Amino acid sequence: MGEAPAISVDHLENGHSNGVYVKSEPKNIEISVEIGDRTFMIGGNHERNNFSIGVQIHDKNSNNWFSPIVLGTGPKPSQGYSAFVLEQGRILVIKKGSPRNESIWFLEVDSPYVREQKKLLRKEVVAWSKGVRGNAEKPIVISGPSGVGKGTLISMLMKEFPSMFGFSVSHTTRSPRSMERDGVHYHFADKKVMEKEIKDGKFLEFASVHGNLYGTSIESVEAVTDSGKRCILDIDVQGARSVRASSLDAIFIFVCPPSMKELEDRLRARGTETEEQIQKRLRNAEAEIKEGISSGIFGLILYNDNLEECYKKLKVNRLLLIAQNVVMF
Ligand SMILES: Nc1ncnc2c1ncn2[C@@H]1O[C@H](COP(=O)(O)OP(=O)(O)OP(=O)(O)O)[C@@H](O)[C@H]1O
Ligand SMILES: Nc1nc2c(ncn2[C@@H]2O[C@H](COP(=O)(O)O)[C@@H](O)[C@H]2O)c(=O)[nH]1
Repeated sequence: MGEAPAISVDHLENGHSNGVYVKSEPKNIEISVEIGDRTFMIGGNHERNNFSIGVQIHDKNSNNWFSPIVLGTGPKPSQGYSAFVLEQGRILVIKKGSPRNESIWFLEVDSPYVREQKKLLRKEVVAWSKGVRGNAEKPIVISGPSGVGKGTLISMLMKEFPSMFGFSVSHTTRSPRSMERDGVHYHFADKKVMEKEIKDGKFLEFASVHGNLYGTSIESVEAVTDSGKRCILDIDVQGARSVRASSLDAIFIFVCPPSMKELEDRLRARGTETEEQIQKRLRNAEAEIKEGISSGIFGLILYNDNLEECYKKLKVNRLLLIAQNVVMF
C-alpha cells in the first residue's frame, strides 16, 4: 500500500509536527483529522472487530457520515493516537504506549493506490499500511522467462512507489546493452573476478543463464534493505530456487507470457539480442515456464498479457497476500 519511510517516533512524539494539521487527543480513543472538506475519525471500533481500529468519514458538504471500505490491517485498538497529515493523501498514525515496531501506521486516504481501488471497487476506500523503521521487509523475488516483462513491471512498481521499493542490482558477465549503465542496471563483471567473489561467499545466489553468469551479491541486497526499502530481485528460476533454500525469507512471484509466440515477438521487438541469443532464450523459456508453474516455489503466478492489467493484478494480489499475512506493502 502506501509508502512507508523510516521515521523516528521520538522526534514526532516530542511534539514536532509537519505543520500541516495535527489533532491529538491522548485521552480519547478516537482522533479526528481534517483534510479539505472531510474529517476522518480514526480509532473507534465502528466495525466491532478487535483486529483493527475503525475509520469513519464526515463530509462537510453533505453533512453525512459514512464508513469506507478499509483495506489492509490497521493498528489494534489503543488508549491513544497522534495523527499527522502527510503529503500524497496519507495520514501518519502513531499508536501511543505500544512497542516501537507496533507504533507507526499509515492510513492512505487519497494516494494513487487508494484512488485506483476506489475506481475498481466503486466505493469509498482507505488503506492501512504499517510503517517501516529501518527494518527490512521481506524481499520480493520476481522470475519468469526472458522478455516476459519482469523488468517493465518492476519499473512501474518503482515509479509508483519510489520510496518503498529498491532494486537489487545483480552482477553479470554479459556485455552491457547500449542503454545499460554499470551499477544501475547491472554490475558488469569480469568472469574470473565474479567467480572468485562467488567462492569467497559474497553472493546470495548465482546461476548460469543463457550462457552467462548472473548473481545477486549480499552487498546489493543489503544496500537496499539498509535504505529501509523493500528489495526487489529480478532473477531466473534457478536463482529463485537458491534464494528459497537460503536464509532469506522472501515472497516469490512468477510472470508467464500469454503464449510463446508473444514472448518471441516481445524479445524481437526489444531488439537487444541477436537471432542466436533469441533462439537460446526461447528454448530456455519453455523449461523455465514449466518449472515456474509446477515447482511450488512461487506464491503468485501472473500472466502478463495486457501490461496495465497485469500491473493491476500485481498490485491487487498483494491484498490477497496481505490477507494471508504473507506480504504487506
Ligand atoms: N504486456 C506486454 N505487452 C507487450 N509488450 C510488453 C509487455 N510487457 C513488456 N513488454 C515489452 O516486452 C519487452 C520485454 O520486456 P522486459 O525487458 O521487461 O522483459 P524481462 O522479462 O525483464 O526480460 P529479461 O529477463 O530478458 O530482462 C520490452 O520491450 C517491453 O516493453
Ligand atoms: N539467477 C539470477 N538470474 C538473474 C540475475 N539477474 C538477472 N537474472 C536473470 O537473467 C535473465 C536474463 O537477463 P538479461 O538482463 O540478460 O535479459 C533474466 O531472466 C533475469 O531474470 C541474478 O542476479 N541471478
